[in-house]
Amino acid sequence: MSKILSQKIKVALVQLAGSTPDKAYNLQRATSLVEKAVRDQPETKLVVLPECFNSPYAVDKFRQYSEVIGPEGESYKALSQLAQKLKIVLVGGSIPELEPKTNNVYNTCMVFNEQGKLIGTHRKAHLFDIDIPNGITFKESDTLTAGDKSTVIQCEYGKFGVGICYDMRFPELAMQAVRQGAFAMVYPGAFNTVTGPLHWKLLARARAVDNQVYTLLCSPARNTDSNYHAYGHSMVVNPRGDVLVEAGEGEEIVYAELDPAEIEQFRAGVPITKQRRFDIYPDVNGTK
Ligand SMILES: NC(=O)CC(=O)C(=O)O
Repeated sequence: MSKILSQKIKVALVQLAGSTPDKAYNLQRATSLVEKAVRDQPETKLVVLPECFNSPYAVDKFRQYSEVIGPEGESYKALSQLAQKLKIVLVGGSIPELEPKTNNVYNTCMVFNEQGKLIGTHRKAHLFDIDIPNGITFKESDTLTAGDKSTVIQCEYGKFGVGICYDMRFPELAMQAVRQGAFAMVYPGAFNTVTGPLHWKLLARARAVDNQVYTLLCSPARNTDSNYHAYGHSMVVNPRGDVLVEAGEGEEIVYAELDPAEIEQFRAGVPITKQRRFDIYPDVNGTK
């Protein structure tokens, strides 16, 4: 049986102090921290950046900062070159994407491989439209369009699913990626100081445990000068639900090792992946 993760891999989450109004600064900062991540731990194979790392996380700013995705795009170029130079898989957080045919703006993650090739994109599928009295109101759908597909990326080490932030609240997205053979769910995200303490870790552990995979959540660092205060606490959770590493609130790089044996052993001991009863929950579209 082939392994869903071909070897142990070291991953790095770059909890960046980007997302400022200065896009050039954000890109330059992202570049230097991704370089630092690999310089400090040269065996790192996969690096993750946060949601909206090169623009403010603000509904009225997404269009202004948006880019067409393609080799001419500023962020595309920077991330592609970085992945190629450092020989890493780079999950490029997310950027506001302008789709020129429709003029729609999406919140989109680009993923590059070790050759600098774009190997997949994910458009945030569940937009962050919430209203918590005395807490936080945010309505991405005022200016963003939701993506219309789930995303599984094939890289050198196997497959992983990608969701963006609010997407992690939807177990179905993770579940179907894992049923396609994903070894991890990777979520660039930007929870805030209201919802972060409530649900960030809970959801990271829940998605890991209900699918017996790794979850990787990468947040921006908290910046109290901005209108949106990101929670921070980037983390990696293993298939048993243990938090392997957790950042604080400031700018930080955290690392973890993903081990195929952890997935296999835990799945062998608690074999829920083979025990599902799609016959009694027919509204779930089971493939196994
Ligand atoms: N920012 C998001 O998309 C999601 C979030 O903050 C939350 O779900 O809480």
